[in-house]
Amino acid sequence: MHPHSSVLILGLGSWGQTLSYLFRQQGCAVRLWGRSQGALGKDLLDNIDLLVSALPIKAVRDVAQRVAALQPSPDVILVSATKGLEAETVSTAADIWQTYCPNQALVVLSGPNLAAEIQQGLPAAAVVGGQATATKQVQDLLGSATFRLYSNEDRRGVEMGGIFKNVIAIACGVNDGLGLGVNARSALITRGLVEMVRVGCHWGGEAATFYGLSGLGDLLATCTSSLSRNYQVGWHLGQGKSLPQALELTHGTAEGVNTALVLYRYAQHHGLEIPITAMVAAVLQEQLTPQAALTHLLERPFKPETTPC
Ligand SMILES: NC(=O)C1=CN([C@@H]2O[C@H](COP(=O)(O)OP(=O)(O)OC[C@H]3O[C@@H](n4cnc5c(N)ncnc54)[C@H](OP(=O)(O)O)[C@@H]3O)[C@@H](O)[C@H]2O)C=CC1
Ligand SMILES: O=C(CO)COP(=O)(O)O
Repeated sequence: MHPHSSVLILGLGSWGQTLSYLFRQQGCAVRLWGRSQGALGKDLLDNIDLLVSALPIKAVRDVAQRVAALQPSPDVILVSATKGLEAETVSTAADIWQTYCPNQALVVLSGPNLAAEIQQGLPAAAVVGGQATATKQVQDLLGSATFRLYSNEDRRGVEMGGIFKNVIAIACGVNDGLGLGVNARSALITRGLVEMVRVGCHWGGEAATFYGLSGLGDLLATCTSSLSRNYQVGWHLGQGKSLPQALELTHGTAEGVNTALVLYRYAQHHGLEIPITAMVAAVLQEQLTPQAALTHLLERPFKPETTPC
């Protein structure tokens, strides 16, 4: 228990609420801020140990600027739990926080963490990515027998795993919405992991990280569970819905929708082959039907099974 530790959580969505539940279980004093509460006041930052961002990527830059203006103590550790890419700048959430709050120790939290299961008290594991002293402090504060936390110094890889898996979750949702079965879905997960490693290493992550909780672990959770919003979007597309209809039917943030387009453009620019992501991007832009995209993937030339990096 940590009765003297204080945590400020930014974002009142399903992940912010769930992290609040986990920190409170650990005995931390938790303050929550969401945009519905108005301006972020300086008093919210007083005497906190951790500042946890559970915002969707589209909100991070604006909030990070506001936090920076309030000049948090350099002792406060920043924890970014966002799994998305900013479309305009191709930045991750950690990139953005680093820009505005360069004096804070910064870690990312990622892994197979479907909020609804955690809120039921079911066990889960995750990884804290960042420099060793800060990750250890977060492990000690948030880790428990039901929320097992690993550390990993490869912050970039941990963050990229959580970002990339959302795109493959959409592909698997499409697969299941079309009724194509478990074999095809397993192939998408496995080949999706290859794409993640290829792009993630190019982005500065380490290959081994993608075989851990934030890469393979989160792929397995979100590519196989209808609790995942990204999977749900894909499933509705596979069922013949348009993207606006699929988004309307899905409650909450599905970061993979923008991420797929950003990653596709990034890979094209750098000459990286990511065919599943390319097909997800084509379906999201209504350039191909889900069925045509699947057919396109299956008709690619045969090739050796290689592992990048
Ligand atoms: N849910 C999950 O299982 C997990 C989610 N994540 C990641 O956490 C992040 C947040 O996801 P999640 O909580 O599920 O999302 P939700 O859709 O549940 O909630 C999003 C929250 O962000 C707020 N918000 C939206 N735009 C802004 C803005 N411009 N400024 C301030 N706040 C804003 C919304 O406020 P309002 O209510 O006013 O619209 C809402 O409270 C995502 O990157 C997601 O990938 C990571 C792990 C697990
Ligand atoms: O990241 C998540 C679980 O680890 C949540 O997935 P969705 O955003 O697809 O719901």
